[in-house]
Amino acid sequence: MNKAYVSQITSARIPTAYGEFRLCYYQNTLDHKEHLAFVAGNVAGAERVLVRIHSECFTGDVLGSRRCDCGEQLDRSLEWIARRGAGVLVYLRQEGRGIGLLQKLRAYNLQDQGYDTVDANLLLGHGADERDYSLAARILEDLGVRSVQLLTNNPAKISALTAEGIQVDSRLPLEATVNRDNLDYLRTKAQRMAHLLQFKPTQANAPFTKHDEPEPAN
Ligand SMILES: Nc1nc2c(ncn2[C@@H]2O[C@H](COP(=O)(O)OP(=O)(O)OP(=O)(O)O)[C@@H](O)[C@H]2O)c(=O)[nH]1
Ligand SMILES: [Zn+2]
Repeated sequence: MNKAYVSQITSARIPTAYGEFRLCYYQNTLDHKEHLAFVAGNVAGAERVLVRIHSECFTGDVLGSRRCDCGEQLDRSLEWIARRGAGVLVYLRQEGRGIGLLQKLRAYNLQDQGYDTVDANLLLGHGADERDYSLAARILEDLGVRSVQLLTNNPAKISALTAEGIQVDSRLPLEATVNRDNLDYLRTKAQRMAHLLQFKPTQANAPFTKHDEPEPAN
């Protein structure tokens, strides 16, 4: 496959509840989607940059759905990056692990009939996870990031980025609240998608466990 290219078209200052970021808008040669980087501080030429590669989840990120952990992971990542004073959240428009919102909603209906998140995708004729991380790698390169501390529970994300030439120095876990609505989803991610989740099913109704903020890079 030909290597994809990205170019930053513009960026703008975005003050948030956590601190100030710049939203960088990218175009690319692979698809027509608006992939974004939300950047705090100076990351050009930096090593061990705190990075979150976040896949779009309209239901979790915007609507606060409790079916998944995305919204909380997004908030926590921004909080930690702002507190560190530098870092990047790459926002990839790969809704529904790449199958799009329409198919994700259909997958949710299948899950309400008893199928898990993997089988629901397969029944709809999709792969379990159709995401691609090449554009995330190109965006990190464009920003001049030299190596990353990656906020994720997903080992496939680490291997994909590494295969794309990004040096991943360490992984920082990003576990969210376990509740009645996301328990089966999180269990499936741990059991069928090899996500590194520490939760115990008996914690189903336990309040959010606050995880330690990552140590500064230096
Ligand atoms: N197809 C499908 N996509 C889902 C479902 N629940 C969440 N998603 C999508 O999954 C993506 C997030 O992926 P996750 O597997 O939750 O997490 P991850 O990004 O692989 O791993 P982390 O870095 O640990 O968050 C987003 O694009 C969501 O829209 C679901 O039940 N079915
Ligand atoms: Zn989600």
